[in-house]
Amino acid sequence: MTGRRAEPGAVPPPGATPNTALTIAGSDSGGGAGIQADLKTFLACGVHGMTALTAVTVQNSLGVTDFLALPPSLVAAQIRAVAPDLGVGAAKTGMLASAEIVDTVIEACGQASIGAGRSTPLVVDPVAASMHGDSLLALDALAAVRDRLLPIATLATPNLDEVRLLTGVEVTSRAGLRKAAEAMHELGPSWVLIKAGHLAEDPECVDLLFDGAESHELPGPRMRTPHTHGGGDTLAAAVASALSRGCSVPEAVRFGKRYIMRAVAGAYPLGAGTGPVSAFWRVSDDPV
Ligand SMILES: Nc1ncnc2c1ncn2[C@@H]1O[C@H](COP(=O)(O)OP(=O)(O)OP(=O)(O)O)[C@@H](O)[C@H]1O
Ligand SMILES: Cc1ncc(COP(=O)(O)O)c(N)n1
Repeated sequence: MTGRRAEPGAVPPPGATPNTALTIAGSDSGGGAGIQADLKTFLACGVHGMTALTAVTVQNSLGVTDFLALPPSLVAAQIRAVAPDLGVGAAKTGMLASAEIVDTVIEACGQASIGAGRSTPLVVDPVAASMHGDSLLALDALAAVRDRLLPIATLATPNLDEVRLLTGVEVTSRAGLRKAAEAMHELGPSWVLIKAGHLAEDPECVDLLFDGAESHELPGPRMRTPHTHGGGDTLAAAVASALSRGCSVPEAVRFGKRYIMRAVAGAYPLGAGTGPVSAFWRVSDDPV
């Protein structure tokens, strides 16, 4: 980890080397999710973002119509290129596409000392499908994520669909979040953040952080917007940004929750379908 700043989110002074974060994820041609969301979030959080691209998706506000997974060796090479040279303060995974990519990423993370109990914390967002239901992960890759990737995660950030796919636990109300967190924690991550965005009937959006013993609620209002594309990526990237600056997991998750609430509050319509959460709220309106 490179240095520590008390205020996660502060812009680094001109010329100062910022903290760094790496996203290992797919590209969203529509710019709302995937590495595009992650890079916007890293910038907005004052962190230098780096990417290991796993797949190219053909995607817009209506969904994903196609994708091409990159060769696993190329994914690993990207991680190996940036880790020793630029330094990785924190890493996050998103769309990993195939079991081969999952296993190669695990190996490359080990070599780069990325993962729970190692020098660089790892946030695993176990992305299985887009918000429109399009698959972003091969069926056999789900087992690789569950059995081999989650055990090296510092923090796992599943949504409720991913909880069901990975553990079989069905959550239909806020009361079920703790059981989901316990089932997810049994899969091996040090911390679990269960995202409650899909509990549409709940007037609030209360995510749950769990370390295997204690759970902490992350409260927030549920905003009346359909435009939440990229919300999960944005939250995980904001958490990774705070981790890269030396925050503890609870501090980083609280920062991430504050960040995503502002991003959802500013979400905007774009295209005929679902618009993205916003990174603009962090952009200065000083004229160039
Ligand atoms: N309408 C909303 N109002 C406020 N916060 C929301 C809303 N929808 C989602 N969130 C928050 O956004 C974050 C992402 O939650 P969600 O459960 O939607 O994850 P996700 O399904 O992985 O996201 P996505 O698929 O949209 O990228 C969580 O912190 C959640 O509480
Ligand atoms: C490349 C990529 N990564 C992740 C998502 C998930 O985001 P969402 O659930 O908002 O569709 C996505 N659609 N595309």
